[in-house]
Amino acid sequence: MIEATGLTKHYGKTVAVDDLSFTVEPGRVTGFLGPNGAGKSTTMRMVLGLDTPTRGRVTVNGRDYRSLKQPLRVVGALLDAKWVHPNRSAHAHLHWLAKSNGIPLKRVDEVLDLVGLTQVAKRRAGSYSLGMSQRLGIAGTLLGDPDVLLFDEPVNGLDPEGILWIRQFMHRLADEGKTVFVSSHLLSEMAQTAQDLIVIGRGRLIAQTSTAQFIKEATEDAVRIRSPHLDRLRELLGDKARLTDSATGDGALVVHGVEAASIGELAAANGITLHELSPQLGSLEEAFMQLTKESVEYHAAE
Ligand SMILES: Nc1ncnc2c1ncn2[C@@H]1O[C@H](COP(=O)(O)OP(=O)(O)OP(=O)(O)O)[C@@H](O)[C@H]1O
Repeated sequence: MIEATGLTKHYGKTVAVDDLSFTVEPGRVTGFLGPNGAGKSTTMRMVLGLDTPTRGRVTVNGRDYRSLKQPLRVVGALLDAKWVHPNRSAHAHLHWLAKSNGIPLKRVDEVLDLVGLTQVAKRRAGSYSLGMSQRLGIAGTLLGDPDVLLFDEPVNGLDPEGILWIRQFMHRLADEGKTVFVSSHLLSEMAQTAQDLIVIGRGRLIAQTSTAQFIKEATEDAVRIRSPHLDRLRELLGDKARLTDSATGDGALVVHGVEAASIGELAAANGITLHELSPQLGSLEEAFMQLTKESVEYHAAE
């Protein structure tokens, strides 16, 4: 578990983190979201004792990071996957990391296997793709089998396969009971990865909630329908709903104010064939932008 209380960081006149309090629970993937410059990296650095708070406190499993005797056994963190020496192999890198932290060397092969790098473990890390570098970085975080894992923008620049792999891997870690804290400025990605969200803007807490709740509050009920009997459906939905034609001009109907399940039941009860019945999350990104608008450091127009 990670607990921040009144966490604050000033760099000269810049307030990077401003009186931030939150809890990151074990057994879940928690997304740490905010626009560029919101203070995510600064917060993560304070969790890891790499930066000293101006005020407030953050603890990992109830302890200050700097007071941990064997930190790699408590917290694993991936802040920048490219910090590996390019001429070192994955195996040599992990070997060195394990040795300098008093971790049994047999653990190196175990973590290489966990992230699927066994076959290429002897190759120079400098020749790795970004996806492979991320896997190596993750292997490093797992060396001490820590309870708490921190990842700063782990999917940045990855292809869809790499993104999917990271997403599934994080879920696996959370299922094992670990605390998984992942920062991103991509809401749509986090909506698929994280069960809980901590949203910040200009260093301040905007929301701490489950992802499902965030989406529910952020999105208007809208359902896209396509059917060969659209006119009949329009009549049946009548005053219950607000109906608009799809802006994409594909003949779909967009229904506001009635849940997809109710529309499906209504259609079934009246023998109406549906070719599409899809709840729309399109406004999620918009809602996030709205929520964090005030707190975006540099607007595009500036
Ligand atoms: N070492 C530093 N010295 C001075 N200012 C800093 C330092 N580190 C961060 N800042 C400032 O603190 C604010 C928060 O930066 P931070 O990197 O924590 O944000 P972020 O949410 O991680 O952003 P991004 O998504 O762009 O990585 C920014 O205004 C940044 O310019």
